Amino acid sequence: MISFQNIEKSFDQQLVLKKINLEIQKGELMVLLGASGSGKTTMLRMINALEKPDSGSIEISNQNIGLHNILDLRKQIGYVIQKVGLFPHYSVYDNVATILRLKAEDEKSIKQKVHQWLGKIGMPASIYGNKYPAELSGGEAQRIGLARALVAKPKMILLDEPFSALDPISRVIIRNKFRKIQREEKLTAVMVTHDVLEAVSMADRICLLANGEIQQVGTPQEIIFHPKNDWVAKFIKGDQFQASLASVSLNEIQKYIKGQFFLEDNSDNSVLDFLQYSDSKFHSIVLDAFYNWKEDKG
Ligand SMILES: Nc1ncnc2c1ncn2[C@@H]1O[C@H](COP(=O)(O)OP(=O)(O)OP(=O)(O)O)[C@@H](O)[C@H]1O
Repeated sequence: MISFQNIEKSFDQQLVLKKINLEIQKGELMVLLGASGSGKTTMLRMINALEKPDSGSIEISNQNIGLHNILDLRKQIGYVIQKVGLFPHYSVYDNVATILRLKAEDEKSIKQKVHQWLGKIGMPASIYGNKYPAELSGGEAQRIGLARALVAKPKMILLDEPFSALDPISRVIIRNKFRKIQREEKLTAVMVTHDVLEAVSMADRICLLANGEIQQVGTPQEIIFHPKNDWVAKFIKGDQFQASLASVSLNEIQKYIKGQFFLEDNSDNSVLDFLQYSDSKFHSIVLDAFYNWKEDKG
């Protein structure tokens, strides 16, 4: 669906992407993961032609991006960034309707679609439709941003740290909502994050970048259990992962572990011991399972 072929890119003498080759399949959620400055956003922005490679080519649906009409291409691609960019003087309804109106759809079909998508993201039009962005929480605004990107039925969606400014609970709720919709719609999605936990709990596959080079591409399980090199192993186990762990509510993890594992002593302390004496590989499995469990519970 999306193919990076020998992509190189420099900004002012700085080589930011080095011979990048990556295939993103139709309907998969590929996460671009890496530390700050590793080139993730630059790669993402190449997909909707906001950045041009110096050499190499990008193909979308087997056609070189240069041969696509850029405006038509962008109409097929939803783009969600950390700062949602809702129009402040438009109501929630009008924000979500914007792209459909640009496509000159009739108001009856617009109404049906806007209501459908506000419902899907858990913000019914009857309650939220007439509100303005300033009246929404960060998490609600982010969900409206998603609905606005999805209502036009894009073939692909690009997400750049879309959930990172949210509190941990909203983040988990929105991640799960998005993942469910992305699977149902069989949407090809590319998401940038530096949060290992977010990557392992959401991705079909992860592309791990360091200094503009791909270190490994694989499923979360492959990356956790079969790191290709020391750098990958360190990144997965290291500070990045511990920082991600810290963002999850301990209470929620405790509840989950108590429900799933039969600990001899059912106190919070035994849960803490349990986590403390297990290694980070184990944490990730527990947390992965935790998110699935939370998603099943709705
Ligand atoms: N327009 C630009 N002009 C000059 N340098 C740039 C430009 N865009 C990106 N860079 C540089 O390219 C490198 C990679 O940037 P990029 O935004 O792709 O990294 P990233 O992995 O997404 O980082 P972060 O997680 O901090 O957003 C950085 O060193 C950045 O300073």
